[in-house]
Amino acid sequence: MEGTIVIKIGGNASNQLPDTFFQQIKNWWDMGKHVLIIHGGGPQISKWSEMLNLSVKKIDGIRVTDDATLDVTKAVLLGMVQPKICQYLSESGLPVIGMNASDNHLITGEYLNKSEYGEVGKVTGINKQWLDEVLEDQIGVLAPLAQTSDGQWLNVNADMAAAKIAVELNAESLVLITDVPGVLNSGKVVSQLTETDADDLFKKDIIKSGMMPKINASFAAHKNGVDQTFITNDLSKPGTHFQ
Ligand SMILES: Nc1ncnc2c1ncn2[C@@H]1O[C@H](COP(=O)(O)OP(=O)(O)O)[C@@H](O)[C@H]1O
Ligand SMILES: CC(=O)N[C@@H](CCC(=O)OP(=O)(O)O)C(=O)O
Repeated sequence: MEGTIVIKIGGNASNQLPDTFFQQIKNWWDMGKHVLIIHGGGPQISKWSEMLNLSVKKIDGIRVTDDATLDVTKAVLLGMVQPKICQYLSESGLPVIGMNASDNHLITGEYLNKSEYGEVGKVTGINKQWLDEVLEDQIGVLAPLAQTSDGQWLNVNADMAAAKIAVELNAESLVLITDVPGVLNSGKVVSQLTETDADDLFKKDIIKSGMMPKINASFAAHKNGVDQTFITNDLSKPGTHFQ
């Protein structure tokens, strides 16, 4: 849909959203933009997993997810993180709706690599017609989970989910909001990133852990038609843009 902006909020960032975040969403809303927020919750899932004595393991920023961890992931994302973000947006006077994969077959997915990651998936499709309708008059808030065609829930990295959904929605922008001001190299924000530069930073181990899926997701979205793709910790600051 024309004028759609997809914003991904990382789990850490969701606990410390600045006033400028809500101000910018309001500005976009007043301009007639359609806004979909995909939220993470990785630190919260890790915290609750540890409290329940479940092992916490990530490979290149992707959580290895067994059945018990999947239950914790669903409970934390849909029971804690999402309602909090919806509450903040409602308190800012914005119309908001929280959604998940099972709403009208909203997000379908398939396993990423079951033997390596367990119950982890990638998004393969969305119910675009319904989502476009919802976003006509509300700001959507969506958790990064998917369901297979036979109803199995899958945990999806939120950056990868946001990128794929932005492409499927023909979004004009994808913003990844995290806890750092952009991709950092020697303490400075890299303002424009090409794939060649990113490969170099991967090889030098400057881009690692949670930043890896963000970079891959950002290039995937940009190459597939999302014009403006960037990473920042503050919507009023430029961060890192992808070329
Ligand atoms: N080159 C880099 N520049 C900035 N952050 C990086 C870089 N490489 C790794 N990181 C790490 O990536 C983290 C952001 O990823 P993550 O913790 O998964 O955030 P989120 O919860 O927002 O998805 C940063 O806090 C930082 O520790
Ligand atoms: C498969 C996978 O890694 N899923 C992520 C989903 C949440 C997420 O991505 O949260 P952040 O954006 O806060 O990191 C996880 O379990 O942590």
